[in-house]
Amino acid sequence: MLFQYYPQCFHNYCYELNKDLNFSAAHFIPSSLAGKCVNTHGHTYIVNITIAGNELDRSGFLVDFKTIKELVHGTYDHTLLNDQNEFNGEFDGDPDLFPTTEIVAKTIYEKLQAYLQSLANNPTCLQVIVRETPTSYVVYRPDTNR
Ligand SMILES: Nc1nc2c(c(=O)[nH]1)N=C([C@H](O)[C@H](O)COP(=O)(O)OP(=O)(O)OP(=O)(O)O)CN2
Ligand SMILES: [Zn+2]
Repeated sequence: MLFQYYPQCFHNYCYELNKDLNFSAAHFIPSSLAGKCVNTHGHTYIVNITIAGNELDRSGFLVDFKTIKELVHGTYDHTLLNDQNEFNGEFDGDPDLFPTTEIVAKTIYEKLQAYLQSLANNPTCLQVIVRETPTSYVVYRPDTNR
């Protein structure tokens, strides 16, 4: 896959899994400060997900790569992100609901982490990287200081 740059997460888990995936989606930023991004336009989002843990499941998986893809690509591919509940911010409303690269990365993290917490082998998501354009990407890591 293009654009393989992976900032490392330092941790003490035995296993670290990385999944690359992409999805095509449209969005607009509903803010008077967003310049041309206020207009609907599209991207091929390129995503890298890092998951870690100490125990494997009965398949010998930390988590099934296919499930990770289904949760992200299956939700967002060929959609208008602003139509999703998690991004349906009002114009100049709550910026935490705008489909910026930052909020897309955080939302993917939250979606994956909710799924991982349902698994008996207890994997955890350490990092989500979302690349929106060839020159722009965001790394999201959960705040472990809280
Ligand atoms: N911090 C953020 N800044 C911007 C975001 C964002 O999500 N977070 N989004 C946009 C636009 O949606 C746009 O799609 C991407 O902008 P940009 O990287 O500026 O795109 P260009 O191709 O024009 O950038 P070049 O530097 O010319 O390659 C804007 N800002
Ligand atoms: Zn954009």
